[in-house]
Amino acid sequence: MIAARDLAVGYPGGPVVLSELTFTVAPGERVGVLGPNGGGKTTLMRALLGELEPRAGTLMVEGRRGTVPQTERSRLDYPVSALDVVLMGALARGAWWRRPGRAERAAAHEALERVGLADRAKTTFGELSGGQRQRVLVARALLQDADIVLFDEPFTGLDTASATRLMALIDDLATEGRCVLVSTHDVAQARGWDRVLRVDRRMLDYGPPEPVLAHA
Ligand SMILES: Nc1ncnc2c1ncn2[C@@H]1O[C@H](COP(=O)(O)OP(=O)(O)OP(=O)(O)O)[C@@H](O)[C@H]1O
Repeated sequence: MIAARDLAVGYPGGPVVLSELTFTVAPGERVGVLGPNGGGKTTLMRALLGELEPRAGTLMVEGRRGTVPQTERSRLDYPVSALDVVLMGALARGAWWRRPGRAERAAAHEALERVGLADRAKTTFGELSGGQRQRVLVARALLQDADIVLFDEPFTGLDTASATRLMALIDDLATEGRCVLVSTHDVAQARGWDRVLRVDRRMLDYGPPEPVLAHA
């Protein structure tokens, strides 16, 4: 679903910030993107979303992409409900000017139920806890029917119960054949995925967790 070869990326007008990326991701794989602060994890996510053009090499991404960004950054101060945020997932599929129909609203409620937030549909997004906001954004990706789901440091600030719940959701997404990329700077966190992509301004390693983390 994803194939990068000798890929280098940077921001418009700036230098290359991440390079030497050569990796492939197959359907159903859970990939941990491991790197220090400033290592280029978010930059890689943005390249996969098509927001940044390759500076060198090639990147092929097949399928619909959905993103679960860092929740502080996506915090919304205007009164929009959890259901509204989930319904934004329908925009990716339909015409943006069309109001969501009954089927889409039903699907959005179903997605909220799947992430365990059926009773929070009307709650203002900004009033939810960090963990709940994460799950609303997972519901949004479900409504998008994303084939590739990108999580940017989703476990930051989550308590054990919320982290376990999110982990189970990520496993479900992979079991359904979606590929999931999860960025983290925590080595222990990376141990649980199928593959680990280690970056620090360039790709350092890619493969099953054991050998990659041994090198790290
Ligand atoms: N919008 C931007 N414009 C220009 N440079 C940027 C931009 N965003 C990030 N960078 C630069 O790209 C490099 C990698 O940053 P990136 O945010 O991808 O790292 P990260 O691994 O996600 O870090 P963190 O763990 O702190 O979130 C940094 O040197 C940063 O200054």
